[in-house]
Amino acid sequence: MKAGDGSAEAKRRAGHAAAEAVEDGTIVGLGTGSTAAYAIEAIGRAVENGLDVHGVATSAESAQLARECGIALTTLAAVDGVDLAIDGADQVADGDLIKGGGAAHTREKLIDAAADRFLVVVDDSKLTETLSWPIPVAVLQGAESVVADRLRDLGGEPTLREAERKDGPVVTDDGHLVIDCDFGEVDDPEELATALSAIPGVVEHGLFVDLADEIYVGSADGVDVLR
Ligand SMILES: O=C(CO)[C@H](O)[C@H](O)COP(=O)(O)O
Repeated sequence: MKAGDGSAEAKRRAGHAAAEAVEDGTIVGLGTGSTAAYAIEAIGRAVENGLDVHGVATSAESAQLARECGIALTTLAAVDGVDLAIDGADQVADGDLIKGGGAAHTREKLIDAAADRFLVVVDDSKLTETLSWPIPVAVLQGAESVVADRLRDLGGEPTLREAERKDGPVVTDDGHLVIDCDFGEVDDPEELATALSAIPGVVEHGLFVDLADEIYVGSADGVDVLR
């Protein structure tokens, strides 16, 4: 499940601009998705030119790309903290995000929230007035039907995410299932985030409320940084 239809050039601009914020000797959270991939590739080129960083990957996909780009990897458990994280988003409204189009939002939230500075990289198709994209909810295997009932109680329309090129549901890097839950327009993201987190069986949801420090928005004209 993927949001938006932004141009590759807009994504590239946002990713490359954010990568310039990476400083020597730092620990960098490496996001997941096509826009974050541009940032990872740019960091990799800087590493080739002598930049010394260690990456903490938010997914198997970003770990693989980081290795291909020559970025040394570490883990959250092995470091004192993360200096900077760069990650994509599926929708952005008033600084809040919906993430999880790549089913990586559990580790993404862990690492992005742990970072001293969290930079979001998106193309301008992701910006909206009010969050309304179906919210990805990672659930324990076996909990999907009871969690779906609780999501309906909250006014949502849950759909278990089906895999492509595999029979059955999507299974995340950490072995969880993903329910995409349509709540229509989310007027109070903080209230909904709290309610989702309180459901037994929910591992993590894709509402990222008040976590982003800067949002790099790529477009046909260049990059705007929203703070
Ligand atoms: O949250 C994510 C993965 O779980 C991605 O960051 C999000 O889906 C955006 O991806 P893309 O940059 O390819 O549009």
